[in-house]
Amino acid sequence: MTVTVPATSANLGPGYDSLGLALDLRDELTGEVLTAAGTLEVSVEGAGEGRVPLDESHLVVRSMRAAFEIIGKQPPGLRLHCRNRIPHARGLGSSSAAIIGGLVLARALVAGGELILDDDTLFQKAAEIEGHPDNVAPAFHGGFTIAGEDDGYFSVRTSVDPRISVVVFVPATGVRTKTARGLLPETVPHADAAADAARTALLVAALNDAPEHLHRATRDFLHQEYRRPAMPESLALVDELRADGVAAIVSGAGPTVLAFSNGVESAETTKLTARCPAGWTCHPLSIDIDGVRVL
Ligand SMILES: Nc1ncnc2c1ncn2[C@@H]1O[C@H](COP(=O)(O)OP(=O)(O)OP(=O)(O)O)[C@@H](O)[C@H]1O
Ligand SMILES: N[C@@H](CCO)C(=O)O
Repeated sequence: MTVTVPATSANLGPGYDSLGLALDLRDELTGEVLTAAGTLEVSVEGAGEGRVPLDESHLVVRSMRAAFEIIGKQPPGLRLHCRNRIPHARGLGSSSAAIIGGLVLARALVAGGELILDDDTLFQKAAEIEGHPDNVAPAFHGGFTIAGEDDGYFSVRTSVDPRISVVVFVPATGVRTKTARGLLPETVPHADAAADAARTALLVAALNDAPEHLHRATRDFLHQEYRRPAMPESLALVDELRADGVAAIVSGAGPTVLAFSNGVESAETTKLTARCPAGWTCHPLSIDIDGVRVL
């Protein structure tokens, strides 16, 4: 079985640990059940090649094992091949893609697997493995999602204006999400929380059907500034783009910078890509509306 799963951008500025957007850049995972008991063959091409482990600790394998455990059937042996296009530790949801991809792949490999591991159970397990739901929600559903934690995790997919696309500026080196989360304070001033709530609410409207509000709506008060020491060049690019009226943010936990645009082939997108800093890579991307797909 083969599944493909999209990159995602979380937070989108003020929507810390809640808002997420699926992007048209996909990892492809192919899994096969082997009859030889105890066999595990993992191969990786593209992002993470030569760096991620090729044993039971590989994130896709761990996620597949979690799914098999819920379903109650571990296969005798397993072969996994990953074709990775989502860069790792850049704020583009590589870990969520690995988790959602692994859970869905395992479910597809077991006849009737979706009867036991239904969509909600799968989403809960994915958010539990990741630790927060904002990337796994769009990786699973596609499009623009609002997620959070209550009695378990919840997620709602809402519409995204078809005029909207993005440009991502990806630095050569990454920052681990764990490191970026470690820079956040325990508490924030009430005034910042209130300002952030207003922008988050506006951002939902802006992404739904009012992109003219995106610049104001993407101003964050909860995390980007605290993370500046770990990614000064990214914050400098955000500042520079915003000063020129571009709705730019740090993607997820960074250090990728995401700028909203109006179509992958538009003049605005061409102008934005010309601003890619030396040594970084830049991708104009459409919004993915499919989420994870079993081929
Ligand atoms: N496809 C994959 N296969 C195996 N391991 C992966 C894969 N994707 C991510 N990982 C593991 O997760 C780590 C990156 O996760 P991390 O949460 O730090 O960043 P991210 O998911 O790319 O960014 P963000 O969560 O900010 O969007 C990698 O260094 C690797 O250990
Ligand atoms: N909301 C998360 C996204 C990265 O996984 C963060 O900013 O830490």
